[in-house]
Amino acid sequence: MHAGTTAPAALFGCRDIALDLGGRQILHGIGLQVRRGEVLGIIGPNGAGKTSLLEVLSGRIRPKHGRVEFEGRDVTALPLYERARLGIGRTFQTPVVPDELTVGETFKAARQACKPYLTRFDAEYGAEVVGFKFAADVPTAKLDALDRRKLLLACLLMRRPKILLMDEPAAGLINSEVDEIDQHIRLLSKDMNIAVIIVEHRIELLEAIADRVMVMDAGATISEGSLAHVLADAKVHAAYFENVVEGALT
Ligand SMILES: Nc1ncnc2c1ncn2[C@@H]1O[C@H](COP(=O)(O)OP(=O)(O)OP(=O)(O)O)[C@@H](O)[C@H]1O
Repeated sequence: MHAGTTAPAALFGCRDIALDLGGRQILHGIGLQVRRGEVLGIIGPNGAGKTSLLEVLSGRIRPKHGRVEFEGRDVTALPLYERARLGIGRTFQTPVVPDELTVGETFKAARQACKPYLTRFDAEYGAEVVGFKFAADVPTAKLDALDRRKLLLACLLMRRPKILLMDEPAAGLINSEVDEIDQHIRLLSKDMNIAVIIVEHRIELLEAIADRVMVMDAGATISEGSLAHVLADAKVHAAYFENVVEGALT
């Protein structure tokens, strides 16, 4: 960076997030920030609170304490659908598409979930970005796991999100399919300048796409930095009990 220039402002982030679920404290003072086009990976052992954090960031759950900020604005009190309208998109670990619909009906439902309704051109745009090529009359029940993920991503992209919160986008996919997801995330972040927060267990995927990685354990952040930095961190090894197997932290 040249002298006198400042780092680009964060697009999205949270401060001091605390969350209780079922009478138990699940998140303890979590803070993070992402800039446009940046990919932040979140890893941590099972039950660390990664999905719960995405629920708070997307607006599905209100935290007990703390703030979620988007473009400098406090959005903590906004529900999921209002955050989606602002440009905060969320994908889920399991790609649930309505099996009784066709591809065309799914796109139509997604278009009509927006106000004002999005157009066919918006749907075509979303499909084009992720290379989703099925005809409108194909039943979604016929799609495999990768194409379901692509369909849901296309439905999100038609809203032109500025940030995507992705929960294990490679879950249930084989290696060649993971490579395709990797390419899509690169395109979305580096070419389209969309910020991405991705919860992911597969180290090889994070190695390919993450600019920074944050490690959670027992509801707190225990390490942060480059992937190499966090993998060398003794606190991270202790959290996983040295349980690093074949490129996947479990
Ligand atoms: N609705 C709920 N009520 C009570 N406890 C919950 C609820 N949802 C999650 N938890 C608990 O919160 C903790 C964090 O769960 P969470 O799913 O966020 O972790 P995670 O890091 O995403 O785990 P995984 O890698 O297994 O998906 C766990 O101990 C879980 O049992």
